[in-house]
Amino acid sequence: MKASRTFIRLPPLPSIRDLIRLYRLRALRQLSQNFLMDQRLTDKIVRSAGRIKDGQVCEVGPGPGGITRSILARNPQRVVVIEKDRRFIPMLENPIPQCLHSSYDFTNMALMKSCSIFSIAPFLYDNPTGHRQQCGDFQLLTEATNGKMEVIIGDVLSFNMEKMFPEEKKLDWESQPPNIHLIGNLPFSVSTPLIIRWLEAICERRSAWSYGRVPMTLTFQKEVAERMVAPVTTEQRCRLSVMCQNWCNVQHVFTIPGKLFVLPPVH
Ligand SMILES: C[S@@+](CC[C@H](N)C(=O)[O-])C[C@H]1O[C@@H](n2cnc3c(N)ncnc32)[C@H](O)[C@@H]1O
Repeated sequence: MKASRTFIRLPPLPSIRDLIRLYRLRALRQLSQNFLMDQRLTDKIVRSAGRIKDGQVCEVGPGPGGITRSILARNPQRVVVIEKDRRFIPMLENPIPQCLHSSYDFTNMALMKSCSIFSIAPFLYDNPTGHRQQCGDFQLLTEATNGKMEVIIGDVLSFNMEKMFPEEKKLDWESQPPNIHLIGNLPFSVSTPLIIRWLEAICERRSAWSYGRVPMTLTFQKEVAERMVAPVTTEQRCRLSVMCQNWCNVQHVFTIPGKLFVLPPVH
């Protein structure tokens, strides 16, 4: 039997920067949108999630799809992306637009503060409690990349991943983590409430964690990141540090310089 390759070459695609320009996309400040355009960085983020080849990946907030491309290049079995903003659908489904417009001016780009990328893996031992949450509303829109990728338009904060992955991927909590990964560069206003909801789901072994100890690779604002890993007796130690460290092995993997976030101007 022929071994499957770890990396695949995606068909030639326009750069994320060109796509944003071609689709005339403006970042929405109310969704705190900013984009990572540097493929070396998106590759590094995905690499820090560990081995995803042949695995199931859920990316939250794909936006124009920079991280998504890096995920797909590592040859996972399936990628599901959850995006709140419908404007990204054509870019995610069909990265080659029908008609090309190139009138957008990128000279006035604003920069974000630096942030940190985190690897968070649920602990082996915990204290699950009972109740389950309702499924979030979602609409499965289409398949792309030969059925490997699915785009779901919805709000990740109310999304239940209980049925998202194949049953056969489920592993006992006490065994190795399943080959299922949650990856995302979400707005900071969303990532903190989301991690609190996900910690609750981890504690109750529901949603994605009904499949076992599913790891997360997420970005957080640097100050939040420092609190998440803060050891006892340090100044940053707070309720968030205790919650994260109680349920998960939290690692600060690296810091993304603010200049690598691109926020095109809003008109
Ligand atoms: C910071 S941007 C990152 C985009 C892209 N992943 C990147 O790194 O270039 C965050 C993305 O998350 C989406 N988003 C914001 N809130 C969301 C939510 N509650 N549920 C799902 N997606 C959300 C935004 O529309 C945006 O596309």
